[in-house]
Amino acid sequence: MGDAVVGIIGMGDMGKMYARRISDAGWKVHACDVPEQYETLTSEFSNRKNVSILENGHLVSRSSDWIMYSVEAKNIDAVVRTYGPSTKMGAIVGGQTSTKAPEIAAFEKHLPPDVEIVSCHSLHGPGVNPKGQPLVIINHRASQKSVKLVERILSCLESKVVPLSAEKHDRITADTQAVTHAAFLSMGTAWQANKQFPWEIPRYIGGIENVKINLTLRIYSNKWHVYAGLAILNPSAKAQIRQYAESVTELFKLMLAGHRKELTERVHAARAAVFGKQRVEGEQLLLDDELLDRFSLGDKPAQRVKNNHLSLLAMVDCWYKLGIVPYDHMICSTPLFRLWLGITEYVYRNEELLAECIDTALDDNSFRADDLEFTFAARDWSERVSLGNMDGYREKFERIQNYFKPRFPEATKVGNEMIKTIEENLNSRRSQSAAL
Ligand SMILES: NC(=O)C1=CN([C@@H]2O[C@H](COP(=O)(O)OP(=O)(O)OC[C@H]3O[C@@H](n4cnc5c(N)ncnc54)[C@H](OP(=O)(O)O)[C@@H]3O)[C@@H](O)[C@H]2O)C=CC1
Ligand SMILES: O=C(O)C(=O)Cc1ccc(O)cc1
Repeated sequence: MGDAVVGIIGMGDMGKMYARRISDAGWKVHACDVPEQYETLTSEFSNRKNVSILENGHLVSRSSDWIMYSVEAKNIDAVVRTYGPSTKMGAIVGGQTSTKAPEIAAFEKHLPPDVEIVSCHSLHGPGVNPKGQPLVIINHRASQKSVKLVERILSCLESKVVPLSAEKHDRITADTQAVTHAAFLSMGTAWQANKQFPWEIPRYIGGIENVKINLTLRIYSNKWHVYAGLAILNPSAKAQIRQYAESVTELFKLMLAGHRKELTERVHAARAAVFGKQRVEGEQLLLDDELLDRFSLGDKPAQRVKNNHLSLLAMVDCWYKLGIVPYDHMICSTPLFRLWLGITEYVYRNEELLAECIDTALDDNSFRADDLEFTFAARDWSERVSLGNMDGYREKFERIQNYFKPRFPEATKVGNEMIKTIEENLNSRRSQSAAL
């Protein structure tokens, strides 16, 4: 391919995905993880002649032309402090962490001034095909020639390149990823607190409930540091997560007090702000019933069971209060965010379904215990994030992770299938409307 050598420091799930794809495209890759992983990685990559596993980041840094740090965001400062000064003269450095503020700060602090900085962020997990997914590329301190080189290296992913500044990246991902994760983390917490496995309860099976269950399990099957980093280290994320918790609490109070008029007006005001202007006659929804019903972890009940969808009402309320129009962020969104937006849209663009949510919220007491736990959960996640409490985040995340663990293999399979099918559906919808 090219003469440039690509360095990867951190061979976890994302680092390995990059190493495989970049080396398959013909580039030479020099990679390392922590020294204890040297033997295992060497044997894992022994059949790839383009990949050389080295013992540490000094050896990678001194021999590579674009070095990508793919380590935990919470470790980025320490890792760049250690290996940054060994960077080859005139090389380019970047990172794959999900939050750019600490990454860029570490680069500015520890890299020699002759080193250029071009960072990136693939907006999807390691198990998703990168083709067509957004790939943010950040030219922080580099010549056009160097940016082109990074783009050429990453073109093998066939992703959609989105050039952004680090600040803009962090603002968008706070609006999209961080607050979406807060909702799913809270759902899992509430189910665990009520000792439920939602796929075993008829009212939680079918339609949009499938999306909630599959995505919650998907998040809990991943590593805690990915979500903690996104929420705690992103300077813009705390306010969004706090607003989500406030929206949950305020809506729940209106439900408990039976304030029909106030609740209805608030839900409708949020709908007008978030979905109102986008409505075009005959416009199709992102998701439909048949598609949603296909991906279930349990048996579908004969009749759909009503739900007040507090988690969705609070999401739209939160966007409304913060002046966020989620469609503006589609260009820089993850599959999870698109599915989450898809199910909120599904409820809010169906007059009858939204009215049913409001009625259920006010008249049906059978959800009170779930909603109470959900409200506690949203507030507690927000509190841990606001306090910057990494250990507290980890402890809670891993406790709930253990509770759901036995179902991860099946949930991952169903979740991957769901994301693939729904994404294909969205893509063909997009190309149809582009052709009109
Ligand atoms: N997983 C995802 O869905 C996505 C993650 N990201 C971001 O990508 C980055 C990597 O994530 P992911 O691959 O999932 O996480 P992993 O935990 O799988 O990978 C991180 C790797 O970096 C290693 N590491 C830590 N310190 C050093 C060091 N000093 N030298 C060499 N290697 C080191 C870790 O080793 P050890 O475990 O021993 O600490 C670990 O193997 C994160 O910043 C994450 O936010 C971005 C997009 C998607
Ligand atoms: O889609 C999501 O939000 C995920 O959970 C996967 C993920 C996690 C971290 C990232 O930086 C990008 C994607």
